[in-house]
Amino acid sequence: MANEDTERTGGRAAKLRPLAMLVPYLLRRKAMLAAAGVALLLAAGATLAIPLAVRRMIDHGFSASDAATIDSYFLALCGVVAVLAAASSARYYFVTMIGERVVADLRAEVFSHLTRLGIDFFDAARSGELVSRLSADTTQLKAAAGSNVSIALRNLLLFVGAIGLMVATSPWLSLLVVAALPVVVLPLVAFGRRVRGRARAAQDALAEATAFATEAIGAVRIVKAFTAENRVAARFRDAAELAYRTARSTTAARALLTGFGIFVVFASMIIVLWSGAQDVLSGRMSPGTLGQFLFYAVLAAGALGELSQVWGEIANAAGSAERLSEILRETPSVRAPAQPVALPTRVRGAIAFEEVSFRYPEGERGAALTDISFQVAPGERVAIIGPSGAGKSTLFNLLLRFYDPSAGRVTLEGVDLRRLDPAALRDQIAIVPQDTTVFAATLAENLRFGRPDADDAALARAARAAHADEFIAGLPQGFDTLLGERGIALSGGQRQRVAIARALLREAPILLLDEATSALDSESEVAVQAALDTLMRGRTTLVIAHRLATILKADRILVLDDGRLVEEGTHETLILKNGLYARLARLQFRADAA
Ligand SMILES: Nc1ncnc2c1ncn2[C@@H]1O[C@H](COP(=O)(O)OP(=O)(O)OP(=O)(O)O)[C@@H](O)[C@H]1O
Repeated sequence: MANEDTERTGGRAAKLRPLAMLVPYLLRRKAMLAAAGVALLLAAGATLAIPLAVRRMIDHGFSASDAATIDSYFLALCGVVAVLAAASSARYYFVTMIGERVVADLRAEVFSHLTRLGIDFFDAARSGELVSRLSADTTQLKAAAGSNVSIALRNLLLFVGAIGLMVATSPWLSLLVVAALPVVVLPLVAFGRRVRGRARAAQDALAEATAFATEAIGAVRIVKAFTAENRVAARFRDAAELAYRTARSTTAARALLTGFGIFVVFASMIIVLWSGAQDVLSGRMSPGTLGQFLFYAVLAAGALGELSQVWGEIANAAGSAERLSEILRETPSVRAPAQPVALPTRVRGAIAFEEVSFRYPEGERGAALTDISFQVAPGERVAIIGPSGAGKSTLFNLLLRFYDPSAGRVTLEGVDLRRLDPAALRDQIAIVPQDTTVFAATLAENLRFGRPDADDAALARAARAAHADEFIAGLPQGFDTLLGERGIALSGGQRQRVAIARALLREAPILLLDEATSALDSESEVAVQAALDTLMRGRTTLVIAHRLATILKADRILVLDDGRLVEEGTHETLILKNGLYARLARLQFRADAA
């Protein structure tokens, strides 16, 4: 509704307003812009000069007695055409390059902005949609910033110039043309609106389907395991079908309109030509003037036609610009303060939660944490246990400052995390997640993820300490073996040891460990446990524990239930207490203890 309103109140300019986001990018390329502008003006000027030369040729050239006059006219025409060709080629080059340049800058900037946004942004966004914005919307803009804007400008110049010169050539014939204009233009405009509305709906459906397809491809194992291929394919097919049906009806309408347009344009041309012919016959106009007028009329009509074609594209690009601006307008929810408190290069690792309550921004349920207070001394090893959804991972999220607490504060060395630069804070932390992400890169690159400057010796040390050296030696190219989607898939135990080596390499004083729940074979299990022991040594460690062995080695156990800290102590004291821990221990760790 709002959309229609802006259209009705002459909102064309308003609709294009999102394209203003391109201005700063364009202004960075002033030299290219100037070159494109000069080429554009030269090409338009040369095009408009051609009919003048044609008229002179008809009126004087053919009747001139000496061949030299004819030659000079033809020579001048050749000169004009040469300028036109050179200017058009320069225009094409500069305008296209501006488009490419702007889009390369924009893509890089949008992605780098995305990486700086808070976790809460990604909680709410769909990754498929973000990827589509990054590729499809920027491509759409490339066409707009480059060729389409140039086509529009060129045709606008040509249209205005040709109309002006038509009036100068023959006001009376121009009046006839102007009278015919509404008959041609009005149906086009009315129709264009309807087509755009429908095309937009189809595009949205397709974008939705693409996001869905991206998810389905990413989760292809789940799709197959649940034999959902047909359902997934059918959903995508429906969206594609909708896009097709929309395209069919708009194409049919467009085809009809093309016929209508051609008829009206040529009919009015014929009327103008007939009227002009009368004038020539009665001697009121020279044949050359009529020729010149017709030439301008054809130029003006052609320019109008092209303008109406690129209009849709430019409007689409405005939509893309709007979507990209939305991303660029997002501000990171977690930011460094203006004057962050400086941390020592290596903190001791004293952590405290002080009456912390937290609720996820996107959380449907109530608080994820309620009034949590505890302290961790430097070098202490603390196990966190509790039922699923108790808030264990949330503790890590707050400690990494992915979110800020809704109430209370989290401190490192007594300093509120909000007073630290988040990057400086995270530099002090190594994390071993439950399920490691292995990127499509070499093993060495994967290990260096947290410390790109680590040398080969450090890499080998970390691999050895993580008990990964043996399986690495068995890989076809050792550390240079390609992993991930395009390379070798690692087993669960191998992935865990890669995660541990990656964390070791980071040499951070604080370790956050989310113990894997999946069972490993006993050989891998022994290797992983030994690697973890090495990793935890000398570090302040918080571990979300699932194994009795890990819990027994902890200095202290925190028991969470429904976002509250319900028990705290060692294994023995908590068993004696016979509360939630004792119950969980009986249920969860029976197999371990056996
Ligand atoms: N990104 C999020 N957005 C909204 N709610 C969330 C988010 N992450 C977790 N929650 C909710 O917060 C609560 C605590 O979740 P958390 O992941 O901390 O539990 P957990 O103890 O680590 O569970 P598990 O052992 O199953 O991993 C849950 O109710 C969960 O649904």
